[in-house]
Amino acid sequence: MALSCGAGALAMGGTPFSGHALDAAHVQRAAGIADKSAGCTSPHPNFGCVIARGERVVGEGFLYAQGTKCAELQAVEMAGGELCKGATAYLNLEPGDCHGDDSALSALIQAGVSRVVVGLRHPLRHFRGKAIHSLRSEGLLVDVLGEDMRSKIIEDALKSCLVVNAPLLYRAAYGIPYSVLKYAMTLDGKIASSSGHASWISSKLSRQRVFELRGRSDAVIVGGNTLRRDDPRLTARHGGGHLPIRIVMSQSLNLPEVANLWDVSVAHTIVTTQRGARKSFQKLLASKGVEVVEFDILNPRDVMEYCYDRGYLSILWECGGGLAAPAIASGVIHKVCAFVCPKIVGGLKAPTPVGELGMVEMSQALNLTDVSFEQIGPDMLISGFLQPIPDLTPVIPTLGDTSSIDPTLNPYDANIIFFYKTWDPYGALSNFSSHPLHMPDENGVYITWQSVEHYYQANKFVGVDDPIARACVGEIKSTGSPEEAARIGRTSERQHPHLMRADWDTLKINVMYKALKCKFSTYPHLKSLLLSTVGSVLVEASPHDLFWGGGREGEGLNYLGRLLMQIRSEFLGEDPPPINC
Ligand SMILES: NC(=O)C1=CN([C@@H]2O[C@H](COP(=O)(O)OP(=O)(O)OC[C@H]3O[C@@H](n4cnc5c(N)ncnc54)[C@H](OP(=O)(O)O)[C@@H]3O)[C@@H](O)[C@H]2O)C=CC1
Ligand SMILES: Nc1c(N[C@@H]2O[C@H](COP(=O)(O)O)[C@@H](O)[C@H]2O)[nH]c(=O)[nH]c1=O
Repeated sequence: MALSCGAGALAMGGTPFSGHALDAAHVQRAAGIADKSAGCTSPHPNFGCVIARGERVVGEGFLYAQGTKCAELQAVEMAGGELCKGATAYLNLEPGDCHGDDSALSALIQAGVSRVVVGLRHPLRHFRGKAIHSLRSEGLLVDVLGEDMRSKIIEDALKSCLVVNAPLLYRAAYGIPYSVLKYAMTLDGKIASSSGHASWISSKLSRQRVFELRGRSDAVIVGGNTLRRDDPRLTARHGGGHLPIRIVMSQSLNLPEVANLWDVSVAHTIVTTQRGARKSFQKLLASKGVEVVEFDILNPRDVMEYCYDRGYLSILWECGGGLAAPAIASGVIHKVCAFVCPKIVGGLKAPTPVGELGMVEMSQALNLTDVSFEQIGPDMLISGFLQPIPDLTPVIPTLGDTSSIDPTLNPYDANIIFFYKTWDPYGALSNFSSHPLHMPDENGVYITWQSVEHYYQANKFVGVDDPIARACVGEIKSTGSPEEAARIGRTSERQHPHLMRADWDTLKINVMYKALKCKFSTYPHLKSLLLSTVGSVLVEASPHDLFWGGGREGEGLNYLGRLLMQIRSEFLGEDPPPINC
């Protein structure tokens, strides 16, 4: 429910809220607006903030993507100065003070908010409790749902906070991304006719909903047979917005040479397969820009662990029963969304949504929880959880648990420090950390780039005399999010390789060096972080980037780690090791 005039009364139908009911309603509203950016914030959480005086909502906002204005600041700005004084701020999730970015907390403190109600503590251990502690030490009253407030209404509000960040919670608890298995079946339980034909079982309205589900996911998975049979596109055809990566799991790699998923100008495609399978076909895929990742034994759990390493939060499985069964059996599926359609197709051999699970008695059946039913046109969408959303709130940390760097990681014991995602310990070493840089352009004019990633991606096209190249640089410059900058740069590279700077391969290390040197010279706390790693080898733990990262098994060249170590040596006044050693 968006506010158009900057203020709104929450109670409907003239019944005023009070006490817990009022707090619960405002927190639910914060969770509701946080959900507006689902899919766009990934791999970061969905944050919403509502500022209220009693029932009256005076300001609200949600985080669009990492690097964009935080929800709390938007809410404060919407409310304006006076209305915030003595007001209560409602947050669905505790802010994660990433690498010294305290804009969320300082917005609330400086605006004079006197009380903060937090739905959930941050699920990541090194953030959990830190912002709550800071707010309390500034004299604000902080209430956490389920800890400082308990009742049935509060439980419901807490549930909304869990649901809106379910992908992050599953990821944090289980070390794999959140997975939803979605399928459309006839009333007699078939996902295709006996010939394998499946388009379409569900109605147009239901398929629109599938596009939304895809838009909320980091990746969509199908098996090799679905690719052979359906030649799917797996895009979210809602114009603009987030497009998931497409993943195919195929053991045989017996796949067609021409397929919609091989058109990577639309979205990136990864084919996962068995080590050594059809090497010549792997080469063909690579020549089309499709990434091939080999596994010793291809199975859903290993693929999910790989997706976790790549930083994915949520996966939509759109496979048939042959792959859905091992995915369920190996415990990687958390939620099921079944579109049940009023059609009967029959056929003893017609495929069904889930293959062999080895169960012999009905008592062995898996029971879904939190089941919901929604009618969509003529179809019924039945959804439920196979594994409950993990609530991490009961794990209250000690203060020592909340240092910004994982206390279990001593750089002097661990000879190698791996870094990759910004929220991890040492995440500030990542190019995606939101630290703006002021760098001169080719004419010596200083320009602000929101992160190293922005500067690096834009430089692929800087100075190229072409309107598309200029538009790409402009788009990267104006986006707040490093993920978005990377997406624009990589998509433009795939779609217009001829527009890239001709000498890019020889230039790129120097471009990266300049941006990193600027970043670590500009921010003293980042320089200290880098210097604190002395004695350790720095490795960017990217499983897929074999140039800048270290790769899955150390096969990557790790140029990012090498540049950081070079800059570290320069700060220490040492002779840096040659970068090509
Ligand atoms: N109505 C709906 O919602 C949907 C309907 N369908 C329909 O279902 C049918 C396809 O079903 P199905 O063959 O089950 O689907 P999938 O192709 O999605 O899954 C099976 C395939 O997955 C690959 N695979 C990779 N790893 C494994 C593993 N560890 N265990 C098992 N398989 C693995 C294999 O590919 P490979 O053989 O290449 O090695 C295997 O053939 C088609 O008719 C399609 O139209 C499909 C999706 C959704
Ligand atoms: N047949 C069927 C579905 N099938 C799924 O959708 C994929 C096709 O996606 P796309 O090519 O992007 O339209 C297909 O391969 C399979 O995974 N989905 C549904 O919601 N309803 C349907 O009736």
